[in-house]
Amino acid sequence: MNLQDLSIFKNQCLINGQWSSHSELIDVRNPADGKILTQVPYMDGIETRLAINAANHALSSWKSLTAYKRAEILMKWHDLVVARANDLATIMTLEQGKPLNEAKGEVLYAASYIKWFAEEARRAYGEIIPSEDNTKKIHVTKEPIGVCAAITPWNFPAAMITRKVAPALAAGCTIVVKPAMETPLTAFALLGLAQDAGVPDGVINVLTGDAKKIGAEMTSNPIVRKLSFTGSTSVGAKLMADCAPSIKKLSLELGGNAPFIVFDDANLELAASELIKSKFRNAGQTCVCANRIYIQKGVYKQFSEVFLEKVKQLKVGNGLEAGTNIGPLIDQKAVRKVRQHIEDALCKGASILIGGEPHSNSDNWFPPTVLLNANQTMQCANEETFGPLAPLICFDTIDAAIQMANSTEFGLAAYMFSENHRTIEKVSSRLEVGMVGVNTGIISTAVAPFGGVKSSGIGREGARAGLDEYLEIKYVCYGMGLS
Ligand SMILES: NC(=O)c1ccc[n+]([C@@H]2O[C@H](COP(=O)([O-])OP(=O)(O)OC[C@H]3O[C@@H](n4cnc5c(N)ncnc54)[C@H](O)[C@@H]3O)[C@@H](O)[C@H]2O)c1
Ligand SMILES: O=C[C@H](O)CS(=O)(=O)O
Repeated sequence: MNLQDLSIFKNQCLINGQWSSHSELIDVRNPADGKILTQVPYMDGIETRLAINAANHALSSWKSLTAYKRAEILMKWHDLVVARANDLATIMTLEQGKPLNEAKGEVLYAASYIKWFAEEARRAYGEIIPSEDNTKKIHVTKEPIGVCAAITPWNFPAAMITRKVAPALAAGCTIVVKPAMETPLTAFALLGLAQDAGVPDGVINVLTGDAKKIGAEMTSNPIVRKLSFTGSTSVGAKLMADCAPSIKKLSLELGGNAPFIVFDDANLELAASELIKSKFRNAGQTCVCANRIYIQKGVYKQFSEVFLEKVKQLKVGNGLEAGTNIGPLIDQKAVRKVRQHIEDALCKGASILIGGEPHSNSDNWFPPTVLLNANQTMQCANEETFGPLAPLICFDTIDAAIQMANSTEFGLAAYMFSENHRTIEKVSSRLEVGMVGVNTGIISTAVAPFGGVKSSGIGREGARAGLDEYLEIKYVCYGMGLS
């Protein structure tokens, strides 16, 4: 592995400050060539319980630090992540496949969550409320919820971790993290830097292994008071049910299926450029990427032509190679899903404008593909494709566009392009989603509340809201004796 400092590379789990292996190991492969990068521990419920106990043991002293001290340690972590961004990006591209410039961007995005919550740590304000009875004083404070658990996906292996760990630590909580088996090395490297920054033993624990057994311990152990999950809706629903008996606080960042709506009065050059960014970031393996593209009939042909010229410029290749825009998908299962959505669409009347055929039948690349004459009956309009597929669907009226956009179970992100402020106001207010991009295809930032509605999840990450996810409100009523 071509790293500037090999010490950042770790392939062991972190429990109570100790990096440890296991009798069972599992391969970590490079999706670009299938080669084994290393092996990591395949742990289960037993080690998960040890990690939860370590987090519980570390809780009292961590939450007793002042918010300023916690913030100071978080900022040291932030500075180390930024200083090692190139090595972290290399590790991420090797295990996840995204182009190096995207990986570097994600590392800096991940670091921005650490900085944001280092600052927010000092603003966990309570309040004193005027009492209706002068024998009472009403004080409200915010306290850390306690031991937390986090389960994260492979598509953004750095940002999805700091979006949970940073607010948890800022609030005074401790945490046990289970990253995806496809991308554990980014997690180990990132959280190893937290240890270097002075995060005490047991405050952060990270383990890899049997997802079901690790998840079963996290959801059933009463010491865990909060679960934060990012991943598919189906897994999120199961974890939610498994947390019910112990009444845990939940954050669920789940699946998406973003509509991308281009109206007749849109700036077509802008809309096409923003669609390239939204659709093909991480080869389309992004929860907020444009999944279905609705174009008003007056500009359908013209927009398709403008968009096609931009798609032709995209370079498919190894993420480590300069100039690569689209790396490999994570695995063959992902490739099969894209092919399935294309075949289904062709059977239902769509045609291929560009792409359509996988790079080969053995590797994980898939070329950027655009479909003409797509419609609402197709799988690609109702399911998350999670690949470089852009189905172009024609619509007539504003109301028709809103109805189609709201027609799926998902409600994470949506995008609309119009130069008419009445259209913008009407459509953005009626879209059933947690986040709307108006005349932009990139909306993700640590300062804004990230999250969705319906089957896309519960709660928000980032912004002020992100800290509240790790805090509990305590109301203290002071009796002042007889009036
Ligand atoms: N809303 C968001 O912010 C957001 C961000 C990124 C990804 N996602 C979603 O995640 C999905 C893609 O990621 P994925 O394929 O890794 O999702 P996934 O649900 O298959 O896996 C996510 C995590 O859950 C773990 N997991 C799987 N089954 C489990 C179980 N039974 N018990 C405990 N843990 C279990 C996995 O090991 C992984 O760590 C997409 O649907 C995407 O939209 C959402
Ligand atoms: O997959 C969706 C993640 O949330 C990535 S990002 O926050 O949109 O960059």
